[in-house]
Amino acid sequence: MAAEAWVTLATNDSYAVGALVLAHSLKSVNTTRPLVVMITDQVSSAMRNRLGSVSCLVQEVNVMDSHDSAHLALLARPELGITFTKLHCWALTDFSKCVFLDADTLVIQNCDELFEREEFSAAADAGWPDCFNSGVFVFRPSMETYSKLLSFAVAEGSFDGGDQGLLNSYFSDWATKDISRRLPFIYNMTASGSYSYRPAYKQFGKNVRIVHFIGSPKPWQASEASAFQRPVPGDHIGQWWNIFVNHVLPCLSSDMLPIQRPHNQLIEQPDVSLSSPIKERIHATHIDNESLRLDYVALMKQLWDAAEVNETVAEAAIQTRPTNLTEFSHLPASNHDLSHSLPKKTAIIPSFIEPDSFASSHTDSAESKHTGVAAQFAQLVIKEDTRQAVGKEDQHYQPQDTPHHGVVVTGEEASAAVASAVASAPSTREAWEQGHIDYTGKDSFDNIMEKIAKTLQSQQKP
Ligand SMILES: O=c1ccn([C@@H]2O[C@H](COP(=O)(O)OP(=O)(O)O[C@H]3O[C@H](CO)[C@@H](O)[C@H](O)[C@H]3O)[C@@H](O)[C@H]2O)c(=O)[nH]1
Ligand SMILES: [Mn+2]
Repeated sequence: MAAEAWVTLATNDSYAVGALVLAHSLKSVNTTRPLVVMITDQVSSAMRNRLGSVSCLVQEVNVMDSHDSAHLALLARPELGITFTKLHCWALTDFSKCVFLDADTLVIQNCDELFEREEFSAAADAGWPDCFNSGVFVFRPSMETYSKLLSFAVAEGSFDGGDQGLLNSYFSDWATKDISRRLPFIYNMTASGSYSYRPAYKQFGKNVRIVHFIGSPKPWQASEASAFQRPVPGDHIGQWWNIFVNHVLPCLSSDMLPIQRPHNQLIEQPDVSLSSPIKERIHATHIDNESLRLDYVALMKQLWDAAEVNETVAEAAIQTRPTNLTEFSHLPASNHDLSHSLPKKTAIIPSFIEPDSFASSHTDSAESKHTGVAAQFAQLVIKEDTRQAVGKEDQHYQPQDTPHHGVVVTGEEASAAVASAVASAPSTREAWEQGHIDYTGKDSFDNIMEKIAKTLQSQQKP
C-alpha cells in the first residue's frame, strides 16, 4: 500500500495542543495511518517533543502569510493569514494520498475509509454550502500542484483572506464535478455555527465521525471556553476536554499552555491555566455548564436592552421571545425562548455594577429615567438557585414563591443599577455584549452575589 497519512498543522503551542488532542483521538479510533504534524519555528521544543512522543511525525515548515490584510480584515480574523501555511501539505510527497485535518478537529469514530476518496474531496461549509470547508480534505501531495497553488495564491489572493477562500477558488469545480468529492457532513461536522439543525443532529448525530470546532474560541482556549455563545449539539466539547484532561494536560507544564484569545492575542495566563488546582479549573470551564452560560448571557442581554428602551420591550424581553432584539438572531430558538427556562422576573446583575453606583441610584431612584421600566422588574429576585434553574434546558422551570436564600431587591433598584452601569462602564458593557464575559473571574456568579450583598449591607448601615 502506498504511504498514506493524516496531516495537520500547528504554527504555535496553542494549536499544538489541539493537534495533541487530535492525535489521541485518532489513536483511540485505531486508525491505521500515521499523523503528520506540520509545525513552524514558533512551536516550542518542549511541544515538539510532546508531539513526537504521541507518535506524530513532526515536519517543520515555514510560515506563509497571505499578507492580505484587507481580506483578512473583512473576516475580522487577522490570524487566518497563517493558514496559508496549510498549502505546504501538498509538498509532503513521501505520501501518495493524505487527509488534512485542522488542529481544531476531533475524530470520534474510525474513518479510514476517507483514504478511498480522491483529490479533491471535502465537505460543504455549513455557512455557505456551495463552498467546501477546508478543515477536512482529501488530497494527493504533488510538487506540481503545490507550485500551482502558490502561483494561484499570489495572482488571485483569497476571497476570505484564508486558505479556505483560496482552495475554493482553485478547486472551483468541487461542487459540480463529481458527487463523490463531496464528503458527507459527518466527516466535518461544524460543532458551532450560527445555524444548527437540531432534529438532523438527533437523527444522524450518531454517525458523526469528525467534529470541527470552527471559529473562536477553540476548546483549548480555557479562559474563553466559557464564552462559547453558540450551543453545540451533543457534548463534543466535553469529549474534547475528556481527551485533553486525561491524555494531554498531565503531560504539559503550565508554560506549555498559553491561553490564546481570539484574534491571535497571545496572552500568558499561568494564574488561570495550571497554577490553580486543575480539577477546580476544569470544573469551572466544563461544558456541562454550557447551557447555563448561554442563558446567563442571553438574560444579561435582555436586561440591558430592557433597561434602556421602554416598557413594552422590557415586558417583551421578560415575558416572551425577544424577537425585536436583533442581536439575539445568532442564538437558536431554544435560547430565544427564555420564558421556558428562566424564572420570570428573576435577574442576575453583572459584576461591573459597582456597589457605589447601585447605592446612589437606589437613593436617587425617583430621578431615574428608568423608573418606568423598573415597574416591569418589580420584586426582582436574585437568588442563587437561578443557576440550577437556567441549567435545565428542557425542563419548564417553576419559580418558587419564596426564595430560600439570596438577596431580594426591588425592580427600581435593579433596573437603576443596570442603567447606571450602562452609563458608568461602557467598555465593560461592550465586552459583555461581544460575549467576552469572565464567568470564572470578575463576572462569576459568586462575585456578583458578593457585590450585591455588600451593597445591600452598606445600605442597611445607618
Ligand atoms: O494561528 C494559527 C491559525 C491556524 N492554524 C492552523 O490552521 C487551521 C485553520 O485555522 P482555524 O482557526 O481552525 O480556522 P477555522 O476556525 O476552522 O476557520 C475556517 O477558515 C479557515 C481559513 O480559511 C480554514 O483554514 C478553516 O478550515 C475553516 O474552517 C487550524 O486548525 C490549525 O491547524 C495554526 O496552526 N495557527
Ligand atoms: Mn478549523
